[in-house]
Amino acid sequence: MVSIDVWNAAVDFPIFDAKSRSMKKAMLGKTGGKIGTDTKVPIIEALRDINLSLRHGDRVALVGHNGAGKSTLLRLLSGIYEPTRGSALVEGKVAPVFDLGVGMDPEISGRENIIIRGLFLGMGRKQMEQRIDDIAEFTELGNYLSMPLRTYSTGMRVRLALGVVTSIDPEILVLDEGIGAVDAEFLDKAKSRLNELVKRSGMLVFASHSDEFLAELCSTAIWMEKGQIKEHGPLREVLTHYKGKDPFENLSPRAKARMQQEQASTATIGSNEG
Ligand SMILES: Nc1ncnc2c1ncn2[C@@H]1O[C@H](COP(=O)(O)OP(=O)(O)OP(=O)(O)O)[C@@H](O)[C@H]1O
Repeated sequence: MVSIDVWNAAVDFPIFDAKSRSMKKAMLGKTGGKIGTDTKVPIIEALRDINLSLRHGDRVALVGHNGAGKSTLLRLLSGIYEPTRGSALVEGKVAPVFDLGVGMDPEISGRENIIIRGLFLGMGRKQMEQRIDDIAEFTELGNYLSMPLRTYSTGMRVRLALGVVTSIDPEILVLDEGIGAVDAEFLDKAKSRLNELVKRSGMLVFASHSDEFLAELCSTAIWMEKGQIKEHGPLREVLTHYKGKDPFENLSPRAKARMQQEQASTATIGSNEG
C-alpha cells in the first residue's frame, strides 16, 4: 500500500550570491516564499510547517499562486528534496512527471525515446517493448517515430511524452502541469488515457492551473500559499475558496458528472493530519 506522511517539514534555499543588505530595505513581495535576511546568507523559505498524510486512492490537486511552493512540495513528496527541518516518509515508488520532455534525447528516434523515458519512470525494458505499439498508435506520429526527436515540433514531442507517461503503471504519480502545447482534439484523447493512468496508480498529486483538468482527475485539493498549506479538503470547496468563486459552474457536463460522483465517494479529509 502506498502512503505519504509529512511532519512539520520545511524546505529552505540559501542564496549565496544575493545581496542581503539591499533586500532588507526591499518591499515584501506578493509572490514566493518568505526571504529571511537575519542570517548572513539570505534564505528563501520555500516550504514551512507542512503536515500531510496521503493514502492509497487519494487524488490530490495542488493549487496556489506563482511561487506558493507547489513544485517544491512535489519534489519533497518525490524524494528529490529532503526536508531542511521536520521529516517526510514516502512508501511506494514515485513516478515524477515534472517536465514532459525530461529524459528525452534529441539525437535518438521517437521509438528509442519511448523505451528510455519508460525506464526513467520505473518501468522495465520488456514492459515498454510490449507497450510500444499502443503508444505509437496513440501518438499518431507514424513514420516520425523512426526519426530523431530533434526533427519533432513542440506539440509532437508532447504527444510522444504523453504517450509514454500515460502507459506506465505508477504506484505514486506526481504530475506538474505542462500539457498545454498540444491541440484541443489530442488533449481530449489524452484525457481518457490520463484518467485510466490515474485509476491504475495508487495515488496522484497533480499541480495544475487548469480547472478542467483538476476536475477530471482529482477529488481533493491542497491550496498552497507562501510555502504553507492554507487549506486541504474536497476539490470544489478548496478551489472555490482559492478563487473566490465556484470555478466549476462552466465546466463541461462530463467533468461535472464525474466530480459529483467523486464527491459522493470522498471520505473525510485531513482527519489524520496534524
Ligand atoms: N532551486 C531554488 N532555489 C532558490 N529558490 C527556489 C528554488 N526553487 C524554488 N524556489 C523558491 O521557492 C518558492 C516556491 O517556489 P515553487 O517553484 O515551489 O513555487 P510554485 O508554486 O511551483 O510556483 P509556480 O506556480 O510559479 O511554478 C519561490 O519563492 C521560489 O523563488
